[in-house]
Amino acid sequence: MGTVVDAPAVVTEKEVVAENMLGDKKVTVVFVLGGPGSGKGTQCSNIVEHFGFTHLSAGDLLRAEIKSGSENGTMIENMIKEGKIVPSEVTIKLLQQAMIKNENDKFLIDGFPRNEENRAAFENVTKISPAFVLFFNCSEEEMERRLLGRNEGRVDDNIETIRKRFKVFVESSLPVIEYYDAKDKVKKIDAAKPIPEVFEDVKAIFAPYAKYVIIYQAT
Ligand SMILES: Nc1ncnc2c1ncn2[C@@H]1O[C@H](COP(=O)(O)OP(=O)(O)O)[C@@H](O)[C@H]1O
Ligand SMILES: O=c1ccn([C@@H]2O[C@H](COP(=O)(O)OP(=O)(O)O)[C@@H](O)[C@H]2O)c(=O)[nH]1
Repeated sequence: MGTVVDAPAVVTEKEVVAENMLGDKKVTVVFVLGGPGSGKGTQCSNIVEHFGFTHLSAGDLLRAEIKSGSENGTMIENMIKEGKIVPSEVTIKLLQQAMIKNENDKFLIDGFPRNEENRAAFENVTKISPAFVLFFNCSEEEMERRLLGRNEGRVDDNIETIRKRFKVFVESSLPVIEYYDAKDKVKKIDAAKPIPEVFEDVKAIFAPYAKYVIIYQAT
């Protein structure tokens, strides 16, 4: 029979720096990065289910802001239609608010930071540096196929905007991944494989963050 006990604290010294302040709140943050359609959102749902993180998709927060009729809504919508990166202060405010509002202290920040300015501004404003960066690596051919098949009615999932998003990813977002890679913080995943296989690789990375450890006792 299995006994469920609390997982031991297995955070390494290197990762302790990730527990920074958000007001009075200490949080652990993982940035989930990768090209459009690489499977970030899909795998984040799996991580939430198995490892007790809260998923904050920067894109979803921006789309919710458009829907809420906020004064920034039109500007955000126009930028998303063009595949451009929304000004840092707008996105950072939404992420900060979401982290403060949520009781959890472990967050997956999906699709942010998208450029060096996003990254530097986030670190300056929140004083949070990520425990690590999960990077989903996938070819443009495969990502294009996935985006064209996504079928969620998104204004940016058309071939013209997709090509712009790929260009922005290569020119602006890859340097962020390189920045963290130089700090040995990037965990790169082969995202071209089928969803369950990608999650096997993701699981190995998140094992230290397991919600429970199940101990099987021989009887
Ligand atoms: N490993 C995979 N293999 C095939 N299709 C996938 C895979 N991961 C995600 N998808 C599909 O591709 C599309 C884009 O995935 P999504 O998670 O929304 O990507 P992102 O958040 O990186 O833009 C979705 O329709 C999703 O169901
Ligand atoms: O931090 C962010 C996240 C998203 N976006 C905008 O939202 C779009 C969709 O991003 P999302 O992460 O939802 O989807 P992806 O392109 O990764 O599939 C991007 O192309 C940008 O226009 C942004 O400006 N800043």
